[in-house]
Amino acid sequence: MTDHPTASQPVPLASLGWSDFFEDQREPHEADFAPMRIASIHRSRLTALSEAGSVELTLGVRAIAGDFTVGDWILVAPQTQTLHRRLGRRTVMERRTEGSQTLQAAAANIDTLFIVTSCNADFNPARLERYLALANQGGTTPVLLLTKADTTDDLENYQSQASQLQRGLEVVTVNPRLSDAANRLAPWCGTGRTVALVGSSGVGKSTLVNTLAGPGQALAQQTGGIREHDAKGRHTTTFRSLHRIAAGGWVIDTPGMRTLHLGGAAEGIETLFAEIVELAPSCRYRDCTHAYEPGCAVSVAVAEGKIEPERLIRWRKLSEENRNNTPTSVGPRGRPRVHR
Ligand SMILES: Nc1nc2c(ncn2[C@@H]2O[C@H](COP(=O)(O)OP(=O)(O)OP(=O)(O)O)[C@@H](O)[C@H]2O)c(=O)[nH]1
Ligand SMILES: [Zn+2]
Repeated sequence: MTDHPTASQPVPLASLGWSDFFEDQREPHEADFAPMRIASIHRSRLTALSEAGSVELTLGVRAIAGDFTVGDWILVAPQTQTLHRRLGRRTVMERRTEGSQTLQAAAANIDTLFIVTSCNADFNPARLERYLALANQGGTTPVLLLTKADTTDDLENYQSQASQLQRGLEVVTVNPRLSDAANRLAPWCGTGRTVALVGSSGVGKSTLVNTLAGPGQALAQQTGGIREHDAKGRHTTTFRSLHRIAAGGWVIDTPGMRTLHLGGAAEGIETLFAEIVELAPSCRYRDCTHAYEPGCAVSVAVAEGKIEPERLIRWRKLSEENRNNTPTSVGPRGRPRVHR
């Protein structure tokens, strides 16, 4: 198996991403259980990384595969090597499955979401905003990566459009084919840090994963991947797993995140459109939709050229979609929905 080239070597928990956030969740009687991090899941079989190296586990009969995802921390009984329980997530990337209101965890405990787009027709503000809302909602810091800068004469325009997508958003121009990409992304890839990549097909994600892994670490992208057909009938890699990267961190490739349906992401959308949300209290009506109402502070900002009209339209569309796909304000057990 070439899936996890370095995973069989012992690694300190901290370098796997373990922190006080997880340590604090351990009950006294769980002191003997070994913390492990899920590296891959295939149906009921999972691979986990522990201090002792890589371990193959089977989900018990009572465990539901959907409760676990790549990046999760679990406690494992030392003698029997059986899964005891999953620890609460620090961050989670959740997407809605098509035609349903249920949210599905695609990856957990990610520090940074690299949103990858190319400097060509792939650059689509509305889609990038969806990814941003998703990152914000899950507690993950988004960083926008611009690829294929070598194929455009208009790099500055892409860079400026990208940095306007969200206040304070870091935008990094990288060529995934050059080893320099790893240096540029090093601030987010150090020991114990976890990143994930999202973006359309062909923007350079696989190339970037291989570059981050470093020389001699050709990853499972081609070898271990399961090839499936996507909606457009193309072959895509759907293998999702945690890979060690040269800078000491971990990268999760999340192929399933290409088509993205939002739900339950109101706060993430508020962070994304902060400049609109902040003006709302100055509107005359408390429930102003910023569409036609008199005394609307947002409309004034648009008229003054401070907010692009398209941006306001995208805010409205995304907010509406999210509302339609958010079942109620109450979670499954009658508790308010909180993100763990
Ligand atoms: N010129 C140029 N080519 C690039 C750049 N980034 C990626 N490519 C090329 O674009 C092609 C697609 O890259 P991939 O890494 O396969 O893209 P992907 O996002 O993983 O695509 P899927 O596996 O379909 O999701 C490859 O031939 C890369 O070498 C770049 O910055 N400049
Ligand atoms: Zn208004």
